[in-house]
Parts: sequence; structure tokens; C-alpha cells
Amino acid sequence: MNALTLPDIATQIPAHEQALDWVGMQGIALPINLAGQRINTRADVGVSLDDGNARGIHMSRLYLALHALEHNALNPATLQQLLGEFLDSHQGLSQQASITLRGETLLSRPALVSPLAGWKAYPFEVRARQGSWGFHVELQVEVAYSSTCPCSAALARQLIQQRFIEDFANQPLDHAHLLAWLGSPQGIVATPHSQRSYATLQVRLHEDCAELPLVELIDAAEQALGTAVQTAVKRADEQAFALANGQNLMFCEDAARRLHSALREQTAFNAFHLRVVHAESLHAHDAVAVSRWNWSNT
Ligand SMILES: Nc1nc2c(ncn2[C@@H]2O[C@H](COP(=O)(O)OP(=O)(O)OP(=O)(O)O)[C@@H](O)[C@H]2O)c(=O)[nH]1
Repeated sequence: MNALTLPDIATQIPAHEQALDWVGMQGIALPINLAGQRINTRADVGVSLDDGNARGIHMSRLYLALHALEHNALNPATLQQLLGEFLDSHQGLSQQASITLRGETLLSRPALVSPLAGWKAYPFEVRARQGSWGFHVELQVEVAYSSTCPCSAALARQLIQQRFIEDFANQPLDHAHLLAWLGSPQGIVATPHSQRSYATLQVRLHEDCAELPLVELIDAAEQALGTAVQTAVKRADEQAFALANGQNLMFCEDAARRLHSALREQTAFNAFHLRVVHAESLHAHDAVAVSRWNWSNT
């Protein structure tokens, strides 16, 4: 059979006239270039099917256009060009186009004290949409950190005070004795609970943004929290981490407020949504806080 004679179902009239909000493909494997790295991603791409009398979109056209991202650096301009090609190849059918890329970037992170470093993985998503309202890009990233409960810390301190009263009642304070007591498990009789915690940050990029500020977003979040999870750790690093946790006691509300204020300082974003999850070790459930600024789901 000759290619010219191949049946083209997409050109047929559908049984029911109906426009569709989104039609496309999900989970396409695609290597991209972002922040100087080659990253394996999964792509969801699609367009609206505004012509209710068209049977289907042309998926192969979206799939083939997508591969431009394999060779170019991923940035707002390359995304806008791609969505423009999606729409150009669907003239008369579609007025909206979108792409979501999901991947994981690896960043080398130095130890807190020792001259060591290791890799940390940050799951991210890039979402771009083109429609009658214009073009916009959103960036999402997940950042892991440690949170020590401030209530638990205060309760532990009180127990330590009570033990001090009991152990040093009716005796003069001896410096060496007190120092030894402070360094013993019977002195520090209680410890606060800490948990591995996650912040999911979604930001909408300002129109003037020429790059995808993924690393900048991660750095700003980790700096605001002060207790990013570590990579290579020797005892000196662990001690510095214990100090960082003690100096940054956080309820989930505290973490959300810190991140909110750090994101408000960034000029590259014109809207954001953030969610923090503290995977409680006190409870079998999570403590969660959400905050947003200018954020809508359009
Ligand atoms: N629209 C649509 N296509 C599908 C679906 N599942 C698989 N496909 C296939 O996607 C393939 C590509 O479709 P098109 O892009 O229209 O391919 P084509 O007609 O060869 O390409 P053009 O000449 O550019 O239109 C076809 O073989 C379809 O059968 C589906 O659910 N919807």
C-alpha cells in the first residue's frame, strides 16, 4: 500500500460534535538541557480541540516538534516557540497549547563544615501554557529539609531544668560537675523531635524572565529554611546540623512563612503557591501548611 492511500481517521467527522479542553500525550521520554545539565524528563504535551467537528488532533506533529527541546537549552523562549509550533500545526483546530516536563535535577552540595560534598536530587516540573490570555511559564520544585518542633524543644528544655533542680538541689554549683552533667545523657534528659520535611514551591515566572531560575529557587528556599538535608556528613557536619536545627525551630506554619517571605523578595516571580509537609515523628500523620500570592489556577 502506498503512503498516499493510508486512511486518516483524524480528518473524519466525529459521532458527537464536541470541543475538548485538552488532548495530547502524557509521559513522553525526553532528555532536555537545563541549568547546564542533561536531564531525563517525562513530557505531557497537548492542545485544546476547539473544533468540535474534528475527529482528532495530530499527535505526531506535537511529538515531533517536541524534540527541538532535545537540542536547545530549556528556557521560556524555547518553550514559547514550541507551543507556537503546536498551534501552527493545528490551525483551525486549537487555540491553546501546553507542555509539562517532569524531571529531577542533581546538585552538588557542600558539607556544612568538612571539605566534602555530595549530590542531592530535586524533583521539578516546568509547565508552559499558550492561550488567548498569552503565554506563561511555571516552575515547581521540591526541597527537603529538617524541622525540629519548637514546642517539643521547649518541653524538653523544661525537663532538663527539672532534672537540674533535682540533681543540684541544696548543693553549691561546681563548674566542673555542672559541665560534666551538661555533657551526660542524664543532664540532657529529653530531646525534641525532628522530622524530614518537604516544601513544594510553584512559581509563575515574570514575563521578562529569560531563564528558568531553578537553582536560584532551590537556593533561596534552602537559605530561608536554614536546615536543608545534607549529603556527605562527618561528625563535625552533624554537629553543625544539630546547631542549625536548634537555631531554626519550626512548626510547619513557620516554615511556610519563611518561604513566603523569601519568595516575595524574588523579582523573577509574579505569583507563587507553596506547600510544606512535616512528616511528623510525634504523630502518624503530617503537619501541612499552604500559602500563596497572586496565585490562580488559570
Ligand atoms: N488523534 C489521535 N491520534 C492517536 C490516538 N492514539 C493513537 N493515535 C495515532 O497517532 C498517529 C499520528 O496521528 P497524526 O499526527 O494525525 O498522523 P499523520 O496523519 O500521519 O500526520 P499528519 O499528516 O501530520 O496529519 C496516528 O497513527 C494515530 O492513530 C488518539 O487517541 N487520538
